[in-house]
Amino acid sequence: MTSLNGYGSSSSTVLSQTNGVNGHTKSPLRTKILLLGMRRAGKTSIYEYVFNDLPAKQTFYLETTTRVTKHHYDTVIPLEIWDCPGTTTLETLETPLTQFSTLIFVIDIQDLYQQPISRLVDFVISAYQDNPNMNLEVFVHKADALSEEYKIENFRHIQQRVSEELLDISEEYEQIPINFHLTSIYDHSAHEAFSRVLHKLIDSLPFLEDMLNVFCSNSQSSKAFLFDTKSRLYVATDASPVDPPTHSLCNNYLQMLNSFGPLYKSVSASPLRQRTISPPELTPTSSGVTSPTTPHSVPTSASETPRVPSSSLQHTSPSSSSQQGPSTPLSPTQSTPSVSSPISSSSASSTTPRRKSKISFYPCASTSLSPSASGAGTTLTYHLINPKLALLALLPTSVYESRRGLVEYNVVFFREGVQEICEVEDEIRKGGGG
Ligand SMILES: Nc1nc2c(ncn2[C@@H]2O[C@H](COP(=O)(O)OP(=O)(O)OP(=O)(O)O)[C@@H](O)[C@H]2O)c(=O)[nH]1
Repeated sequence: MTSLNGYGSSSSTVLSQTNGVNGHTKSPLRTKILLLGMRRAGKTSIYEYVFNDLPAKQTFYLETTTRVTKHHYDTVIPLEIWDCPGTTTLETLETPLTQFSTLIFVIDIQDLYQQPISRLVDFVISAYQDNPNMNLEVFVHKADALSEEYKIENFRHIQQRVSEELLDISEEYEQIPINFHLTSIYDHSAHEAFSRVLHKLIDSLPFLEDMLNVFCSNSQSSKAFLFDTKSRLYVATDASPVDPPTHSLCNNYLQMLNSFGPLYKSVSASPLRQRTISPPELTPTSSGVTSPTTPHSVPTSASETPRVPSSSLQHTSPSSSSQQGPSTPLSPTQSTPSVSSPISSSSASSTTPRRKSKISFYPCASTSLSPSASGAGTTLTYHLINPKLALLALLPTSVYESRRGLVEYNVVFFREGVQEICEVEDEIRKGGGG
């Protein structure tokens, strides 16, 4: 696995920390994001839709924001998102821009642009002077409200106007890097844009991406995303380009699993299992449609592949010399007689030597996207990685059906790596490292 040496030491991210009430409990260092824009631009809608899964149509009933609202959200990194009233200016913000890692300015694509663009330019110049490392993002929002042609035209027009206004003030300002995103809460563009914003804030991103690349090449996966399960933002993906239909497909599948998860919670499950299980256990039926199964269902015939019980993965104490099993992920083309069938919980535990004793439950699911008798289609797989993150990957159905054990085996390594990164991230944020 990639070395974590030096990780966290070169952070350009601005962090804030507040001590607990009694001064003993340290809350984690939070990365602050400033959400700005004119009245009714859609700031609160974006926040509620992305982070609280508020249905797009219900944003119609949101009340006007009258004072700065600070929202905490914990994913790979802990975030603090400041939703500001539409009237907020540099003078009324009352907090220096140096406190923030990212500024997101929301512009309604249908709005008269003069006022929002002047406000944006004020913030951009001030951010550039006070905090040149700040990420400057513009969401040209409500893209759904215009036809394809007008949408692109207006999007370009806004970018051009911002650049001209900056140039009018000084040639130096024209070079300020600003990222523009076309967004809407009526498709997955808001999720995609916010994911891209998040990537710039995660110091461990290169490590996560490396692990996804290794997973893809060893499992013959054409695309893999590491999603934050609740917000459905992808915190990392492999090196292949993200195409919006694939992203939407994964996003919809995750949403479906999230909404069905609570229905399948077992009353008899142990408290530990209840805490970590969220989505249902699903396996593809012969028709290619997913259906729930019991977590530890036993195959009824030799030809039926059992569900891989990574769910009962047990992390064992470190460095026992008696531990068995290969120490690196494997590619489906490698000859691996010891893992050619799906690995059992006991063999999974023997491949996880680094962690302290800890039992967790990791549901997985899959669905066949284009069922075909010859197994030539694609399968979308889901594996919970930790209580907050899930791996979604596209695999050739033939690989998934014939080498499922090997895929699961690689997931175990991927999970180990991600959990280790998250632990390091936690330690740094809580003041134990960096
Ligand atoms: N068509 C469309 N409407 C949207 C979209 N996002 C938000 N809206 C609507 O825009 C209106 C204003 O949204 P808010 O989220 O309250 O806007 P705000 O920027 O927080 O407004 P203030 O609190 O006044 O600053 C609501 O009626 C939303 O339903 C979108 O992507 N497309």
